[in-house]
Amino acid sequence: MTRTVEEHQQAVLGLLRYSSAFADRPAETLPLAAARGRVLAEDLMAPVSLPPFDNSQMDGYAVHRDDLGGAEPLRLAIARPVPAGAAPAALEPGHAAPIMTGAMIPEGAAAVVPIERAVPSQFPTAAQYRDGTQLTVELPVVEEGLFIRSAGSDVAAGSIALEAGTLLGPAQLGLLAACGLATVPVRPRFRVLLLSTGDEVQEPGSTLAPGRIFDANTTLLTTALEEAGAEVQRHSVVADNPEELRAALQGLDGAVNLILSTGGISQGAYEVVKQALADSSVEFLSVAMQPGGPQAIGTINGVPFLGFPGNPVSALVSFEMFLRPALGTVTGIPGNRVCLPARLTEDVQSPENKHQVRRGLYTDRAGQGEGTGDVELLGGPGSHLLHALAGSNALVHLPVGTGAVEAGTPVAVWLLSELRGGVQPLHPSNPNREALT
Ligand SMILES: Nc1nc2c(c(=O)[nH]1)N[C@H]1C(S)=C(S)[C@@H](COP(=O)(O)OP(=O)(O)OC[C@H]3O[C@@H](n4cnc5c(N)ncnc54)[C@H](O)[C@@H]3O)O[C@H]1N2
Ligand code: MOO
Repeated sequence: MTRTVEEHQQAVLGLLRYSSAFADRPAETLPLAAARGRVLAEDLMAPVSLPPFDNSQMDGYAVHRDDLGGAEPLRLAIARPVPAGAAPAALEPGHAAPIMTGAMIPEGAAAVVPIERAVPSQFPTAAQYRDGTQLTVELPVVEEGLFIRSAGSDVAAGSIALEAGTLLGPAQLGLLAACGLATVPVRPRFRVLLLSTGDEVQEPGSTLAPGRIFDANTTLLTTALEEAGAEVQRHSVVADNPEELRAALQGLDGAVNLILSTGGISQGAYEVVKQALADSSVEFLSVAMQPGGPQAIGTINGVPFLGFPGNPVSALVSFEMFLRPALGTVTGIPGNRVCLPARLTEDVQSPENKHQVRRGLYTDRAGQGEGTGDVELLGGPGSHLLHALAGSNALVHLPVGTGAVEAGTPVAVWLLSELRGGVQPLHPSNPNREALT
């Protein structure tokens, strides 16, 4: 049986959506700092307003409402200063209170004049206050409300601070902390049991025996899954022994939301996954994609199961094409890569009947006045070329029907990382350019 990429994407999404006990698992409550990258389980109301009280946006003088309508300049008696954190006394008309950024606006005050606009433009010293003489200050007349951050102007108490389903990053967690919350209810992590298979596959850190290779897939997929927000239970490498694999899959119902294996699913004489699951509902099929053609999909005792091919590049491409987007839909953690057009730097030949996914280095030319970036292919199409994958920052899509493509042709690329090293050039039309330079 052969499927298109799109058909298998739908099948994987359907598998995670409908066969998984994930949606039924209860929310967890975590301390805020432990909740980065998690998804909010319920709407959260702001228990306090932000700001909680009217406060000053500037270091300056708080001026009484009755003094704002007069003629310039105002000559006002200096009242006791109001530091941030204090509960100030009411301000009398004819007085100006030195007030610091973030300090509570005294009752009666209706505007803040920044210290730079006052004469003198420095606050009185402690010694001047001790002197006992009445100090005065000259201020311009300003409009009511100037430099006052009113209570609730960011968020009002009782309104929704964050909606269920929000991905929690630094800004969202900072907001909850500002609201006085110490913990947050989050959706559970999607749990994956990961098994690499093959007699030849050996744990890294040991001495390599003849004919054997180190296990790349467990580390590659553990980190890919964790990056996508899943929780991974790593199994030790399973030998090409169907009994051993069946034993590893016993009694898992409910404990994991997905079983994911690599290797043992194609046409060889020792295909352990295929043999162990021969009498199950798991299907072994071919997707019109390269790499990642051989795929397995089904359930084992009601638990969703995916079998990826053993070649490491095939395993990662399978993850990116099928599992990452489906996980994103099911968990609410965005799973789609940024997709951009990019010009190929060389001629390429792709099998017309397959969606080829090459690996490459994308260079953004936008900062140099060009609209489209370039992509240089790294390594060939071979699915063992892990070193070339490790040097790549993009997957390059050559869909079914592509065939020969000339250098300079735009193709779709998925960025594997949105973070770039070095200094981000400012786009010439960036309105912040002036402010930043
Ligand atoms: N006669 C055919 N042979 C093959 C076909 C085919 O259609 N007909 N398909 C090829 C393709 S395409 C792929 S992809 C592989 C998939 O094979 P399996 O999923 O059965 O995987 P294995 O044979 O177990 O391993 C393939 C390859 O990957 C290496 N490997 C396996 N596990 C790991 C690991 N954990 N870390 C690093 N490398 C691993 C393994 O040693 C093999 O070299 O089948 C082709 N053959
Ligand atoms: O489909 Mo395999 O993944 O080409 O090497």
